Amino acid sequence: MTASHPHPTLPSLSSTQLRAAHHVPQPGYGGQSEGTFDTANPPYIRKYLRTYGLTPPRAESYETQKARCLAQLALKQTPIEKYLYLSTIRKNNVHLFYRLVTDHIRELTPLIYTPVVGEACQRWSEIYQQPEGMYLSYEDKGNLAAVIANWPQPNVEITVITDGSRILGLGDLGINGMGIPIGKLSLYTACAGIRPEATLPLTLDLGTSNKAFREDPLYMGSRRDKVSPEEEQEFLDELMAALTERWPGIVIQFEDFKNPFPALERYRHTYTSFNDDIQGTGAVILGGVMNAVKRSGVHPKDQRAVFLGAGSAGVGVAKQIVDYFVREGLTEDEAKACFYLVDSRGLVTADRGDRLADHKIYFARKDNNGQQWKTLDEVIDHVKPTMLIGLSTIGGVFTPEILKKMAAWNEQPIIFPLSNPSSKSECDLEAAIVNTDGRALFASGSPFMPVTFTNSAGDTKIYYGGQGNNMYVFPGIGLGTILSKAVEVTDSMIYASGEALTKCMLPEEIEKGFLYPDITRIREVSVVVAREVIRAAQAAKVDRETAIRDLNDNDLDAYIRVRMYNAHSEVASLEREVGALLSSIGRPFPNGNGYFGNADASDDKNAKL
Ligand SMILES: NC(=O)C1=CN([C@@H]2O[C@H](COP(=O)(O)OP(=O)(O)OC[C@H]3O[C@@H](n4cnc5c(N)ncnc54)[C@H](O)[C@@H]3O)[C@@H](O)[C@H]2O)C=CC1
Ligand SMILES: CC(=O)C(=O)O
Ligand SMILES: [Mg+2]
Repeated sequence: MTASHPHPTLPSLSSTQLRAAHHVPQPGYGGQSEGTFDTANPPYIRKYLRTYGLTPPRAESYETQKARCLAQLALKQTPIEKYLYLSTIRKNNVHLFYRLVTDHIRELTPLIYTPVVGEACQRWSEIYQQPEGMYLSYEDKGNLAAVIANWPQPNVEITVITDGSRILGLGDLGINGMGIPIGKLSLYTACAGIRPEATLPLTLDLGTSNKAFREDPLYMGSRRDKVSPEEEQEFLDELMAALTERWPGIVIQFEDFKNPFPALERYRHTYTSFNDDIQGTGAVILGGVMNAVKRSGVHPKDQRAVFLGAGSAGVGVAKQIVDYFVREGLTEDEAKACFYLVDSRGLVTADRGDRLADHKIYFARKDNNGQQWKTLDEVIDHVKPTMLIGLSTIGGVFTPEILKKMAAWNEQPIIFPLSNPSSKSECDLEAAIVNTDGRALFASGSPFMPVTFTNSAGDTKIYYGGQGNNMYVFPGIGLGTILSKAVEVTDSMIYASGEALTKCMLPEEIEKGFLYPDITRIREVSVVVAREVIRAAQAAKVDRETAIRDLNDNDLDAYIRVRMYNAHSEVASLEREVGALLSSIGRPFPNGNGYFGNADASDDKNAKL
């Protein structure tokens, strides 16, 4: 007899495995196949999952799978081909994808995240192959809960939402921005062990100001111009309520909105939400700047920071560093006075003559005696900064001349070109090193290859740039928020996430001049970030997970680690679970002919087929 379903009285499997067992097609993202078609599954698992015969016969080791994938990846000619290949693995064999990404984080992150995700977004409607994530349109307003009900995964813990209106430094890409939520959530899983099926990439189709896309027959979003801010707010009000109703406790991350300040203020105390570009970037650069300031030997009171770019990221970062300077003993006014923000019209001053956006007012200078500085060159000659931060979307704007001046004024100038993707970086690592005689303390938003350089004293060294990218903190912020069940993400939790990075540095990393921990240690870093975020949530009394309040740090770290998804243990845990289940009904393994027939208990688990 061949049962068509697992016996109804079987002990229950996890929802993931039950879905796999029932072979439900999942039009969702990541974890869609949930290991169902993993070529590492031994025959008895395949029979249990009813996928026996649907994949090539041999049950492979991970090493074999990896060798094939890396060989195929190497054959792909362009970054986009590599991006698409990896997306297909994520879709068809999610655990294998995360095994590869965690093992090769340095090599694969640039392909699934910045810089390649930038090109993927620019060409999303052209290269589209498969559903991964959810799209909600303005036309769905009034019915968002019903559309959200279509998402097949029952236990979503975190979502990343974009409206596509400012994707990296590439402008308004409309629904093509979907690559960003998918990429960010892949890092949530790879770097912080949020289960793939607990993530929801969400892109809002609220129109686009991108005329070329609106006229492109292949563009897959609505053809309307971007809705008004008021219309967007009404839409978001409904969305936030609908998401939280379906998944109470869900953490909501806003990403790459053109003007995200109103939504952050509106929702931050009502929903468990944060803005990655303002807060995540603020925190990650806080960590790098703390390390850089320490290394420069220049006390915060003597720092002068010029920021090119006074948008979400620029203002978010500057505010975090003000907090740091205040903790170092400066008054808030003294700390604020260290910052010179420059936007497309020049130095932001209170009397510049244009109406300043609300978020710029805090940093508008009042000590300019009516004088205005229009260009970056003018501003830096006026300020003679110790620190030059780029969040402007203007590639190459930190010219060799500017870098040389920074080197002339400072023993160790802090140079952080943070715009993404690489083409928008205000300078690259090589320019920063060559033009400062190797003295720059450098971090960039997208990664650069190390540079070998011989300085004027004749010393040859390999220089490593730090990656000042919010990917170092948002995974840990999300994980800490989920595990503490925080009702809101407080400023103190954000600050703690950035400060945590300074606690993660190893002596050998400091010795090599790193400003951030080695990226290959990102999962360990995320444990520390999550722990500090949880501690801050507890101190702020916004946590609801009372059971972990009394744990010491070691026990809390262990608590975090054990809850992190680890792709490497998924196949083994599925084997254990199915094996135990079959043993419990006296059928250790299904027989060779079918699924749960008259199994011979002596069948070898790799039974002849
Ligand atoms: N490294 C990281 O982790 C992150 C990097 N970013 C990058 O930062 C950049 C900016 O992002 P947002 O602040 O969210 O964008 P935004 O649109 O809010 O701000 C851009 C700012 O740059 C200024 N700007 C534009 N053209 C300029 C010019 N020619 N000269 C001087 N200033 C100019 C604008 O006036 C505005 O103040 C993007 O490239 C983004 O990829 C953003 C978040 C995180
Ligand atoms: C890294 C990031 O969030 C951005 O460039 O927008
Ligand atoms: Mg962003």
